[in-house]
Formats: sequence, structure tokens, C-alpha cells
Amino acid sequence: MLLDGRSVLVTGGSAGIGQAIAIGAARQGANVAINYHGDDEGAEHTLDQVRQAGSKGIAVKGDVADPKTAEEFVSTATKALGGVDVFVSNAGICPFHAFLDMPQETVERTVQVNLLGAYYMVQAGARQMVEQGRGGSIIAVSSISALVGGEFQTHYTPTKAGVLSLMQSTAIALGKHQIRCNALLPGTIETDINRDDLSDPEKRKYMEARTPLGRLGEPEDLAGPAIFLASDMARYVTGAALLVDGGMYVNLQ
Ligand SMILES: NC(=O)C1=CN([C@@H]2O[C@H](COP(=O)(O)OP(=O)(O)OC[C@H]3O[C@@H](n4cnc5c(N)ncnc54)[C@H](O)[C@@H]3O)[C@@H](O)[C@H]2O)C=CC1
Ligand SMILES: C[C@H](O)[C@@H]1OC(=O)[C@H](O)[C@@H]1O
Repeated sequence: MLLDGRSVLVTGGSAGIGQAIAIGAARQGANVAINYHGDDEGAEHTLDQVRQAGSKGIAVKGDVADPKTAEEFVSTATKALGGVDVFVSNAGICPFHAFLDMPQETVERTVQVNLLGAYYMVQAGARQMVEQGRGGSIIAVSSISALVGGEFQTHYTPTKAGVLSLMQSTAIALGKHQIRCNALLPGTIETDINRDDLSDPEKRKYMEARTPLGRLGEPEDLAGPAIFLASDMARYVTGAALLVDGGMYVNLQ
């Protein structure tokens, strides 16, 4: 299996894309630690599936916006699983809102969770990998929104561009430690984050029509690309951005 015996840490692993990556990694032989915020039931489901795959699984609850959460997550996971080989920074929020009356607290919270949260988490994971001295793979879940805008995402898209940029800079900073850093850029994937937005039939139809593969994404569509980047199959891939969007980005006309 591609991740036999590796320790894989995933932030935001109780739902959606993070849950699919955590379970997918376990099915490739990895032991898995997830961070999550709020959703105990979702976290339990992830752990059930990880254990059913025959792997060890632990969950550590905490808000990624707080830098202490990152230290606690990495140290708890390291003790339980014996180290960190793969770190997936995935946790994120996207409270859709118009630009002109965007509340200050919505902007600040989105930046704190999506960008600063990713920064603290990636830094904590990288410090542990450097201490171990056996390299590693860091994957951050950015977005198609790092490349294109959204009318109701003016607070969100800059955070996703920032996460992509974080992977480019950390790829340089960590290459000498044989730690690879790459970004995944999902298109529109049906999860809790966009349930309300996609409940508008017109919006949904538009998103589907923009996608050459003819359907919106599902969380499991991200598992394969994440496992590839995590595994030795991607041993010479660092600083890269992998779009996983069914072709939505290139579809102008
Ligand atoms: N669903 C989509 O269409 C796309 C999603 N993304 C990105 O994928 C990532 C995952 O999103 P989804 O799976 O769609 O969302 P989701 O809402 O299904 O899952 C979000 C996960 O993040 C966790 N989380 C949220 N805030 C947190 C916080 N403050 N601290 C710790 N954990 C927190 C939740 O507990 C949950 O496990 C996000 O970074 C999002 O920006 C990127 C492109 C498209
Ligand atoms: C939440 C959005 O539906 C989703 O998130 C993104 O990053 C993309 O903009 C997707 O459409």
C-alpha cells in the first residue's frame, strides 16, 4: 500500500474533504490523527472508518485559529503515532457574504482560520518533521479560488491564494530537509461548506454546466490526489499546485 505505516495528520478531519483524505490514507495503510472543531459525531465517524481499515486513529479537538492548537495536535499525534510523516492542512470556512457590507468579524475570522490557522499548523508539523530528520510531505488544501474570484467570497479567496503561496515558500524553506510542500486546489466539491449556496438550483446548474466532467465534485475525489502527493510516487514533486476541479477552471467557452 502507498502509505504503509506512515503517520498522517489531517486538520478539519471530521467532515468533507478532510474526512475523505483521512479515511483514504488509512485505506493505504497509514495511521491517522485528525484535528477538528465542534463536530464530535463527524470525528467519531472518521475514526470508525480509519479503525475499520485496520489503522490507528486519534482525534484532537481544537480551533486552528489558536496557535496553541497546532502545538497540542502535533505533540499528541506524535506521542500516539510515533511521529509525523504527512501533514494535511485542510480545515477551513467560507461564510458567503456580499463585499460592501461584509462584517469585520467575518473577514477576520476567515483569515484567522484559513490562513493563519494553516500557517501555525504547517509550521508545527514541519518542526516535528525536521526534528525527526526523515523528511516528509506537507499538503495544504487551497482552492480553485486561489486563481479566480467570487462575488460573495472576497474575504475567502485571498486566504486560499495565501495558502497556495505558503506552500510555494515552505517548499523552498523545507527542501533542504527533504520535506515536500504542495497545494491541492479543489473546484466545487459538495460538502457542508457550500450546502446553502448550492441549494439555489440556478447556482447549482451553473456550477455543473461549467464543469467539463459534467458533475460537481465529491470529497472522495480529493483522496487520490492527496495520497499521491503524500506518497513516494510524488518524491520529486514540491512547490506544485494540483487542480482537482473536473476541468472547471479551464472552461471559458
Ligand atoms: N467544498 C469545496 O467546494 C471546496 C473546499 N475547499 C477547501 O477545503 C477545505 C475543507 O472544506 P470542506 O471539506 O468543503 O468543508 P467542511 O465544512 O465539510 O469541513 C470543514 C472541516 O474543517 C473543520 N474546521 C472548520 N473550522 C475549523 C477550525 N476553526 N478549527 C479546526 N477545524 C475547523 C471542521 O470541523 C470540518 O472538519 C477548506 O479549507 C475549504 O476552503 C477548497 C475548494 C473547494
Ligand atoms: C465553498 C465554495 O463552494 C467552494 O469553495 C471554494 O474554494 C470554491 O470556491 C468552491 O466553489
